[in-house]
Amino acid sequence: MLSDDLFKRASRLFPGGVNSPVRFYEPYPTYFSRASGSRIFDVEGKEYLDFCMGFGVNFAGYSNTTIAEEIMYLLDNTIPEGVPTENEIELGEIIQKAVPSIEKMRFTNSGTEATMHAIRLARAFTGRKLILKMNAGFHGAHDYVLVSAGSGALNFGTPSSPGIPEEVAKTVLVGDFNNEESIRELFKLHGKDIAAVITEPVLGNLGVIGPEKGFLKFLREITEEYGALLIFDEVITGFRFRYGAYQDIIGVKPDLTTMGKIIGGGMPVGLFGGRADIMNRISPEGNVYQSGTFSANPFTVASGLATLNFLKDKDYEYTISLATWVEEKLKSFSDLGVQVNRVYNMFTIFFNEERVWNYETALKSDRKKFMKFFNFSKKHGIYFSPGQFEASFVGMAHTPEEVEMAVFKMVYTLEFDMNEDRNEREQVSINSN
Ligand SMILES: Cc1ncc(COP(=O)(O)O)c(C=O)c1O
Ligand SMILES: NCC(=O)CCC(=O)O
Repeated sequence: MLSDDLFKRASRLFPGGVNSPVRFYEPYPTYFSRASGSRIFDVEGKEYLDFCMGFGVNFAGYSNTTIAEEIMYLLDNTIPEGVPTENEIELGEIIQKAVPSIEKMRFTNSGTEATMHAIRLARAFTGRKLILKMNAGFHGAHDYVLVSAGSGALNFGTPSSPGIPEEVAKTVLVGDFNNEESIRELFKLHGKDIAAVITEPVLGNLGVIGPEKGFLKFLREITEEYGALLIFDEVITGFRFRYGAYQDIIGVKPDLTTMGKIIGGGMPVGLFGGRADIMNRISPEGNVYQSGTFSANPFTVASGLATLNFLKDKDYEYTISLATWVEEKLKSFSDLGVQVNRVYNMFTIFFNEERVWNYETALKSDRKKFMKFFNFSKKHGIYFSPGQFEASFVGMAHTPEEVEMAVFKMVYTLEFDMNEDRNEREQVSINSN
């Protein structure tokens, strides 16, 4: 079975042959059939070291037998959907303990749902309409947040999607991450109508961009000053850098937090939670409606519990040191023409001459070059998230040996595969000798 054949079949079913745009790249995406540890296997049996890891889902590694056994154990008396269970309480308690700002929570089926409900709740709680998000911040694919969005929305040239009523789009203000002035201006103009600021505390969907010193604290202060809520979207960062949230590393406490990805251990998941007085507005305790047939379904809950139990006493430093090594090694070659942005164990290789620290500098990156790098790396058996504006991840299953080999191949790709002029020059000099 070949990927181009599958692409033809898939294209008759799915727009672009895929079920999410970020999975598509020219001329057609490679189709996969299996995964184990840090590796994924395509339909032709070729093996790749994976730095995409399901866009950050599979932090504990694929086909982890300890986790699989616990899932089976937890599912032994499979409980039907649509009823409350003890396991969901246990998973909630683990998260509540690890993230103190989450006093109360609700599970959802995706990060998209989580941010949608958190935003509705913030509007209801404050009685205000406007939301302030960051340019190229990505919070899923619903109407409130597909305005100047990042990830595939930016990559495919539709950061603000058609189909969203103008009336809705107008309720979304867009500021710039790491630019206090842009946020202050918006508050000066609209402060009393802003229900919430929503941001990823570390941007992952414009590529990885960490907060400049003081920026998140500034967001906390200005939201408090104007009586708006602060929502941290930790769908990517939750349980990734430590057993808990990024907010407790930087010491900035949001009112609401959203999570997803890792906490479902590979099953569809999302969560929104935060201050009890705000969460108590959710139905049936309050009057803000939110529901879901599959919310906290037994499979997700079992998978999430097994994963968080597995990660409980794991050494997060291990993953961080491997990612640091990737960064330092690539930086030691000064003429590779790339910027390596790393925050703990996630990173992006930007094809950019300048330091990438905000929207403007990120947009100067050469997306075509990135895809060239992606394709060469794939040939060498390394799989990155397919897009300049995505994050790559080091997880618990990556080994020092395979990361070392991968870095060697990355340097080779950047030095030789990418550099056709140099290849030609060398070819000429070899031929003339
Ligand atoms: C920061 C962030 N928020 C929300 C989402 C949406 O999550 P999901 O794809 O599970 O709907 C994503 C990922 O797509 C994300 O990266
Ligand atoms: N950063 C964007 C995503 O994580 C989306 C994943 C997907 O839709 O497959």
